[in-house]
Amino acid sequence: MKKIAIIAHDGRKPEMVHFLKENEEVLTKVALIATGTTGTHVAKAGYEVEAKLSGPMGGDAQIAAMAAEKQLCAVIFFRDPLGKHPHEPDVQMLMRICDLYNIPLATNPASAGFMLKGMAAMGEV
Ligand SMILES: O=C(CO)COP(=O)(O)O
Repeated sequence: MKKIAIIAHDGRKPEMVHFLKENEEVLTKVALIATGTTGTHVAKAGYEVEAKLSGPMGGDAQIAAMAAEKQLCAVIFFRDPLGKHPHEPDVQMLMRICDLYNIPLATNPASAGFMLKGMAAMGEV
């Protein structure tokens, strides 16, 4: 089963939960990986999810490691552009790793929606 990572900063978690509901058809066909608190929300929304550490505690770094090892087919990361984050270097590192290995990365619901539709249309998920 293909693996997709999903992460949301606190200010974007409600949008992330809404996104999960809107994209159930595709997202139930993949294995979801999430950072800690995001994972709790994903599970509450009814999905099976492998939760890593919370973002500030190294969860973004764990997901970046999976991306570097080519274990992920996409990363959905709803970042809060208005928030300050103590682990900003980890956030930058995750996005850099996605660029380095050409892993699809969507940082807002609009682009994530297009990304999933594109992947489904191409038979990727
Ligand atoms: O901080 C995050 C991403 O940088 C998200 O972490 P949580 O899912 O643990 O809130």
